[in-house]
Amino acid sequence: MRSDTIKKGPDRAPARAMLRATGRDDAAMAKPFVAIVHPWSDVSPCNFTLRALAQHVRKGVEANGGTAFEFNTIAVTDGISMGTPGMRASLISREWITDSIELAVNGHHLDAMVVLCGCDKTIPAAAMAAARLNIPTVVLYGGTIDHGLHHGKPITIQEVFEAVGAHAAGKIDENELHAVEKDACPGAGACGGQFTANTMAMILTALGLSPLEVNDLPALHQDKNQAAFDCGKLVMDCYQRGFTARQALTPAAFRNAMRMLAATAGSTNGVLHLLAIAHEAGVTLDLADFDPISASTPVIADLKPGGRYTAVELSAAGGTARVAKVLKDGGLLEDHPTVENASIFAALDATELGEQPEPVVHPIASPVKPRGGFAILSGNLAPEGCVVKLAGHGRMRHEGPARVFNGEPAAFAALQAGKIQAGDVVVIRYEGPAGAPGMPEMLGVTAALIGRGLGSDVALITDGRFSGATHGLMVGHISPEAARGGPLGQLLDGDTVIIDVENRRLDTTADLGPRPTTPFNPRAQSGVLAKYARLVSSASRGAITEA
Ligand SMILES: CC(C)(O)[C@@H](O)C(=O)O
Repeated sequence: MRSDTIKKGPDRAPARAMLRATGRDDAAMAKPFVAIVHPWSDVSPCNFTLRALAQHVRKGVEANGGTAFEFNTIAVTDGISMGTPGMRASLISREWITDSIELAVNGHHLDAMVVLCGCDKTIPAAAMAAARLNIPTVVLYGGTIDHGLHHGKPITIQEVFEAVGAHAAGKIDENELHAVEKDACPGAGACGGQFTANTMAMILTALGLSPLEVNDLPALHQDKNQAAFDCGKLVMDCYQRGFTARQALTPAAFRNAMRMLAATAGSTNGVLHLLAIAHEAGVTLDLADFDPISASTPVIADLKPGGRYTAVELSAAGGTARVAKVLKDGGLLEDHPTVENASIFAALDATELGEQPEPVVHPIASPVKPRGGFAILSGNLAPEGCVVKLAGHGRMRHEGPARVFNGEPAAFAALQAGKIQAGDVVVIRYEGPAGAPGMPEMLGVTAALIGRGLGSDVALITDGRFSGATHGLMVGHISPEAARGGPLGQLLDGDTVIIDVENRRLDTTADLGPRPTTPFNPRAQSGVLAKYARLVSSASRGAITEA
């Protein structure tokens, strides 16, 4: 056992003395030590249930021969930080959560772990830690929030962000904005569309780090506690089999995860996070690898932000298993081992799915959209590539004058003041991993564009990133970023920008060659943001941090 390093032999008496003080006796110390890690926080509805859920995992571990040790890590809640300087902390937290898990698990030589996760960055961090530590690991997602009901219609946090734009444009009054705010989030759970958390939870299952079906259970579902117990049991089974995280994290698993991302028109953050997880797992994955997969995968799930349904309806319709089965039957999925089964195909075959109450998942033959929910572009504005979101619209080309903003707040203020016109290309730069720093999501701006009614006429390009709730013709992750000398820094107001999805190009007709870059002063001089700005890589590499 790894944990023998801290607990076996005469020299380890001091460590054992300390463990006894926490209630572990000789019998407990003879068993494998299993970490139960969770980012519980009552700032965040996404993580609100995790501490209680962890107790069920603990029971599952202890009933199956393990000694459980619980510790917590942090979370930054995007939906709360959005549009403020606090949003810079979000992506950064992914690295720090991963590192904190590594430090606590390795610091105590623990043998296996169950990681619970909820809000966006806690999910890739769980997978990154699993890949980095390569010990037997099961990851359990706390689950989606239920949708709210507003005037009898299901709504999510997406509609609140869009209502802000509608309110600024005078389309709704303050009372209506307040009513949307009150109706949108009825209880605990992570944001309810195929936004980042639900996208990443599905990716965990596709990667084989979570068993089928558990992540789809909404946060307040009656079966969630049993699922948590079962995950505790499962990690002991993985431990007995010697099944470690990297045995699940094969190249085929990553290809499946990219398919599921494309097939559900999920969050473009999935691209960033898969690159980072692959890096930790030692699997070669490049930004360019995503494009052919998305191009050859139809969107088969009719989910918000582009579609009609939320994760609650998807769960009732069979969830990830149904999406995976349709892809498998269409020859678009590959077999690989998972935490629960030597073959994900066998696990899918063993899963009974009834009729869908609502037509959330379509057959391959009549998809929601013939191609996947994103594409990878490059061009003279993005020599190292970028990601365009294709959820919920059919726009494949836009040509228009640049409206350049050195940061998100200036763009948001111009939009709310009615200064963005149909046809414009909103350019938001110096919001990349190093520039912002922390590559914030731009949901405030993208949702306000939709709410204002400009969603079909304006395009947006940025070296920042998008929320899972963003839809419309939005291009993010532009690499290299402006703060690291990327050509976005040379654009001027009025330059023509061309987004050409068919040809996978993002260009300007302006002659950038002789032009200087607009001067940029690093925003963070000290603390964690400054440290991160020095260490972080390009978005085209998943914004991983390197020593
Ligand atoms: C919806 C939020 C808050 O923007 C985020 O959770 C995401 O999906 O990226």
